[in-house]
Amino acid sequence: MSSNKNMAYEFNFDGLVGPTHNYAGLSLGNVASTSNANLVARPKEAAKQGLQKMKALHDLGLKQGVIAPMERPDVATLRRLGFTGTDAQVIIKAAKQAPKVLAACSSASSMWTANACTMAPSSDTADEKVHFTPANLANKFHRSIEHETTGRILQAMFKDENHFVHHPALPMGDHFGDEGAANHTRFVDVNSEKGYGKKGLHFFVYGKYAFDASKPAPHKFPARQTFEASQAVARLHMLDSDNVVFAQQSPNVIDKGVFHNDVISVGNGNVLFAHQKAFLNQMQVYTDLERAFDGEEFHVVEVGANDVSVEDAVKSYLFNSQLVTLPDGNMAIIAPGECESVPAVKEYLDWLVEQDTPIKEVKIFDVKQSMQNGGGPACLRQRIVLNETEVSAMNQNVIMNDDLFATLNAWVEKHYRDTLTEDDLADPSLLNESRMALDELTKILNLGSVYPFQQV
Ligand SMILES: NCCC[C@H](NC(=O)CCC(=O)O)C(=O)O
Repeated sequence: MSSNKNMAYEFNFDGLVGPTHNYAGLSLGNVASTSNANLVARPKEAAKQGLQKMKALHDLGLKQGVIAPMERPDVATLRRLGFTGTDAQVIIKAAKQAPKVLAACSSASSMWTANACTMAPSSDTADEKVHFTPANLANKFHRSIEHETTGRILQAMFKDENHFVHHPALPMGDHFGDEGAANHTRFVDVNSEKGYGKKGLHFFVYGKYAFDASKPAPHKFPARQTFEASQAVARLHMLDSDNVVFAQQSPNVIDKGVFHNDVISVGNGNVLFAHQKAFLNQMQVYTDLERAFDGEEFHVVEVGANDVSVEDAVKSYLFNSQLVTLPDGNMAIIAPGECESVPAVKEYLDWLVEQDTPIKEVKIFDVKQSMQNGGGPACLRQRIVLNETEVSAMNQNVIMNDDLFATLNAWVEKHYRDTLTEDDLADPSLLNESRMALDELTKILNLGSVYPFQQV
């Protein structure tokens, strides 16, 4: 039944930062989030920093797309929590009675689209369709309210049922805590004829076992992803078990602030770039990957703890870089500006590009507004592999190009505030501003009515 499978590409779909971007200290275990609580946020600057990164990757010749943000404050959730009256009254009451709950319902956290879902390309699935499972993000209340709208947005982007399968998020609760692609990497021999369209190897990393208390787990901070959740996603996506490797993150590094695997390792093509302390049974993980990888050579570029400490990795977000294959076949690291200000990391990167590895270049981006909430370049993107037929079948308005970049910049300029504090969240006009912006955005991106306020 396989149609003539054509060339496939890896897209980076970045989250557009929403108009309510703020610092509310909502994520225990995420050091930047808790230590920058109450900082004055700059939503307009945040959204523009994100757009600059998208445009730059597009200019490098990479495929780039954009994912729309959520409607925030989330009035529907506030109503479920007992706040009543008009939408404005709901916000005013919540601000007075439960300001922290209002802040949680106002977070622009959907910008980190690495956590939006896990996807599997049609080359890897038994039914030869592209599969998506939105992440339930069960561990953090402010993120657990994202998945329904995320699912609607993904369906509005990838509608054609002949090619795209959309699963609901896994059941809520700690046992099936799922954080999406922040804990999932697909390796593939990009030098093969089919490029990203060759059958790939799915690497699922979890923080703990939910149904086996005898297994090691972190003590101080939560493990957000469970083994059972990763297994469920692999099942839903109909992956061949020969093409799947599961690995447990080191509980010690979770306790040092590594709340997702993409804070301590990143992979692309035939390369795993990882810190020496990333995994439990690290050597076994390398052996499993090397054995399961279908291709000429699998490279592990390991960063020693003596060169870069776990603390410096968390501070700089070295591993939250994007590792991309440029059109000339070389790989580049798309790193956050903070990598330049942590001396050990800067020194390491200067040294790395001189070595005989596939990684030849480092490109630095300023995403500081997102970084201050614990989101680096890799958190801001969801990787989606599509062949040419699937690219033609998807919503074309979400693909980045010079026109869309200009349109979205003007849209941000028109609708976003320069600054936002937690106190500003009590202002009901923020909701109206946000809805007006999103209503316009759904037209720009041709999404239809994906937001609750558009469905009444
Ligand atoms: N992949 C990066 C995710 C960062 C995100 N931060 C936040 O939600 C912080 C929001 C705040 O504290 O205002 C998180 O921890 O899930």
